[in-house]
Amino acid sequence: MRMVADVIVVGAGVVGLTAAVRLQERGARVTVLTADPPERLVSTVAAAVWYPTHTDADPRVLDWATVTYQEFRRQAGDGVPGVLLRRTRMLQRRAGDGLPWWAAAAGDVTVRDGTAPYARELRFVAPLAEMTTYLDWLRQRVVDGGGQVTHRRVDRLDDLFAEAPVVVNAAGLAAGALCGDPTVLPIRGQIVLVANPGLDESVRDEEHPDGTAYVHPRSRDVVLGGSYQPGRADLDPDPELRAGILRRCLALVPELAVAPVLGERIGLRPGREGGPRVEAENRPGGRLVHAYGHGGAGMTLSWGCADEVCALALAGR
Ligand SMILES: Cc1cc2nc3c(=O)[nH]c(=O)nc-3n(C[C@H](O)[C@H](O)[C@H](O)COP(=O)(O)OP(=O)(O)OC[C@H]3O[C@@H](n4cnc5c(N)ncnc54)[C@H](O)[C@@H]3O)c2cc1C
Repeated sequence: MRMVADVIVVGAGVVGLTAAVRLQERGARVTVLTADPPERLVSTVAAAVWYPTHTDADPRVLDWATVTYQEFRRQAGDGVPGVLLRRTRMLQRRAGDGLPWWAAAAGDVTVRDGTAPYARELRFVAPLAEMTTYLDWLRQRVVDGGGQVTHRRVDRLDDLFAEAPVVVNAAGLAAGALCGDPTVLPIRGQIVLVANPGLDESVRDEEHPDGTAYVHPRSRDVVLGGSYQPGRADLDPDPELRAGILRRCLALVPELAVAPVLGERIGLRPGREGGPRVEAENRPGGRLVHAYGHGGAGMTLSWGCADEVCALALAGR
């Protein structure tokens, strides 16, 4: 069969599409395959606020987070659809020594004294992506760059070497089964959407004893969260979780009391023991580049990982 692409990217979530865009910028002919329509992806469910949730203080993660932070700030300045910047107050119950490891990636982070029960608060600007709009924009970029985004389920990654010499495994939660990695696991998340009563500042309490609490105003609604449930894979709304999210978020931002509830969303984060896997593997038919296991930080690490995927995929070209 004639090779019609230089690279096939399996996955049209935020990880696959950002990689596809970077590959095209380097001159590669790219085809993206997706088993699911956009509305079914966890990338669409995501609150999609820059913050390296549940990631380790690993230099690679810091590097990916830094590159992504800078890219989203640039895109916000350029008016890319769906990209917003939010002043953020991160409330901390314990006054640590100095700034957390990820602060080096987040531009200007300042510390203020907190009011009980908070010991202090960190203030910084966080990019946020309204993912329905943003994923549309990414898909369009791939198409405008001469690529294709095709609805097709892949059973075996190695079969794709008949169509392209390089394959990127960006299949999210399904990536582990596709390449035999048993350490991939679902991490269930539930969020509540309410009308925006005029808020423009994000507030988060990652150390709340009843579960994380975050309030992220978008252009038309506000995302309230959250839940982080490793190993739980059902997509049924959990009324107890929803009540807890509303209770914690209203305590954080009392103005939300008048905001009508618009709905809720549930998604399965693609978790992985040891964190994201971004590495290349030489297979008998070609080069396989893995890019999966981003857990609760796929948006936060996306552009940094995309650069690395691109370098691995095109090495030696
Ligand atoms: C409630 C919630 C809130 C979140 N908030 C944030 C946040 O604030 N910040 C942040 O950074 N992250 C957040 N996340 C995490 C984020 O959603 C994920 O890390 C990210 O979306 C993972 O992207 P992905 O591209 O790897 O996976 P996905 O979006 O799942 O995309 C996987 C792609 O692979 C395709 N695929 C799978 N199997 C096959 C196959 N066999 N053949 C072909 N295609 C296949 C799918 O169809 C899809 O196109 C949140 C998640 C949840 C659930």
